[in-house]
Amino acid sequence: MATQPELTIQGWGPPSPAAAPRDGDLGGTLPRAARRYLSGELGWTPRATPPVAVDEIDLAPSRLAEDVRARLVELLGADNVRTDRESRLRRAGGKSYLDLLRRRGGNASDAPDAVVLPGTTEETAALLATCSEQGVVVIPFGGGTSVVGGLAGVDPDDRPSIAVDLSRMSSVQSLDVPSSLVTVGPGMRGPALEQELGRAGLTLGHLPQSWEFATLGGYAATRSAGQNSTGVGRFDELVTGLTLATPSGVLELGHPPATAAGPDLLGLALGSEGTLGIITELTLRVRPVPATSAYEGWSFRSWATGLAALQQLSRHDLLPDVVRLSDSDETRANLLMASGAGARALRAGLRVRGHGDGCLLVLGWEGLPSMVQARTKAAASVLRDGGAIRLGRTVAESWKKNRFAGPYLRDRLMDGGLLVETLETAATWSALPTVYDAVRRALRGSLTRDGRRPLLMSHLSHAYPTGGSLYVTVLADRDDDLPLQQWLTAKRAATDALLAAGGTLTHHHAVGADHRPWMEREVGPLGVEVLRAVKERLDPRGICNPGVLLPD
Ligand SMILES: Cc1cc2nc3c(=O)[nH]c(=O)nc-3n(C[C@H](O)[C@H](O)[C@H](O)COP(=O)(O)OP(=O)(O)OC[C@H]3O[C@@H](n4cnc5c(N)ncnc54)[C@H](O)[C@@H]3O)c2cc1C
Repeated sequence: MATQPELTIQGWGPPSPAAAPRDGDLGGTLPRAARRYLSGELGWTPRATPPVAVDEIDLAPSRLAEDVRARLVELLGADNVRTDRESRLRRAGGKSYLDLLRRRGGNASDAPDAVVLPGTTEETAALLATCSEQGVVVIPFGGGTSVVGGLAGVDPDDRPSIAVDLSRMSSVQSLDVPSSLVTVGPGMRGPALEQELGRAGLTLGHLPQSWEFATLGGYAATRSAGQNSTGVGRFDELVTGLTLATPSGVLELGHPPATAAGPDLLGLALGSEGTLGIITELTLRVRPVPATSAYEGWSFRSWATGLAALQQLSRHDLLPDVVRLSDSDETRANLLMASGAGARALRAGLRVRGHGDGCLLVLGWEGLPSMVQARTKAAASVLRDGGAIRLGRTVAESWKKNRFAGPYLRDRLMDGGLLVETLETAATWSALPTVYDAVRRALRGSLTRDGRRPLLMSHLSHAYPTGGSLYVTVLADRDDDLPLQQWLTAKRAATDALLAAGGTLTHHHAVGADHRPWMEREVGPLGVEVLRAVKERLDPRGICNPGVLLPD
């Protein structure tokens, strides 16, 4: 079992003195160039809004009945049934802006009544059967990085709840090198798995921004996508089999390499967000560590020409492994907020070439040198035909180096009185421009007030032959009186707009509690009934994460 650091309670990163409540000294935490740019852009006055001290967070007493606790101790051992304050606070909700606002403001009303840590599939199955019998809600807890309220759903019957922490099931169980298959526990995280696979010259290659803390079971339960997923595939494409423990028994799903035995039941477990049971084991497709990689930056005069060029790449089967096209707002913000002579020279160079308001494209190729060379060359000619100029490696390598830094910066921005959140969708190539315009219009309409306006930075990542995903980062001056309502209103407007324009409810963040009001619009009333019928069979007393995925 790998030892993995816990996430800090009120933000991102491992607990450390640096992550302790700060005094809001923005001068020391946010680069001056960034502060100046954001103040001008947003009409924001930087101000210190530090989180309350962790020991001031309000936590209600545990509601778990003593006899139930004793049954759980009998099943799992005393060390693995915890009701102490720290254990419960660490498993309260996930890491969305709304989660962080609550925790920073001293609210832990979504904390579980207890935390339990099963060590095997058998223990998990027995735990689920006991909880079903006793009417205790069960919320599987992987890395706790959900950004859609996946861990913060409300039980309509207000029963006691336990977080089932999967960190004791975090080792590699077997590695089948000839078949490129690895079988792992659900609580394992990416870095630990990559380290073990690396010894055999293999990699999984799933790299979401939450990679340092999210777990493999969480990826499967939410159908995650990583930064390389255009090349290696979404996480659900990497799962070839899994074990799902449910209150009604254990399901073994998936048969690599392939089967035609009826509909694919594995697909029911992928994206089930803990509503059907707990994933206790996964078999994943791995690949050789790439012999070489090449990352490079390109610039387009406009978002539209960038999208058109990506569409061409996809048509000719030339999509690289990493694709990330930033719109002009994201490109400008990144260039202006980066300090240093290199960034200044790049900005000046782009202005001279008529790309002063252009869109940055980062591409990455990985694999055998001859293949990388051939693919890079063929893609370059398509990009040049589409009006792109090549910027070289530095800008792309810099993106790669900093690609896990965003969540740490978010904490600093929140300290300074900002609303910082992201949202994502996917659309076909033909619908993408409309979806992009609609989301921006809705967010601008909702977040502009009293001379203050939001900064909306978008990029397309995860390109497919048929379309791509759109990811929007939203910054705005926070409404200190009604911060939750400010974002909830904007999010509602943006979701209505993107669905009306043809976008999907989510591309990789999943449904959770936050998106469930729109779930019926995505799958239809009959679709919801089918999902409910499956849940009813596997979880007849509705104890498995009842506040997420399925609408009321
Ligand atoms: C800063 C940041 C960046 C992010 N970047 C990305 C990104 O690039 N790509 C991406 O896809 N997502 C991203 N996310 C979202 C999040 O990391 C993913 O949804 C991830 O898959 C969640 O994994 P986890 O282990 O943290 O799961 P948790 O947050 O613990 O749980 C998520 C949901 O899955 C359920 N669950 C967890 N484990 C199991 C299990 N073993 N069995 C059954 N159900 C389970 C939980 O009950 C919950 O409903 C990001 C989040 C943050 C905070």
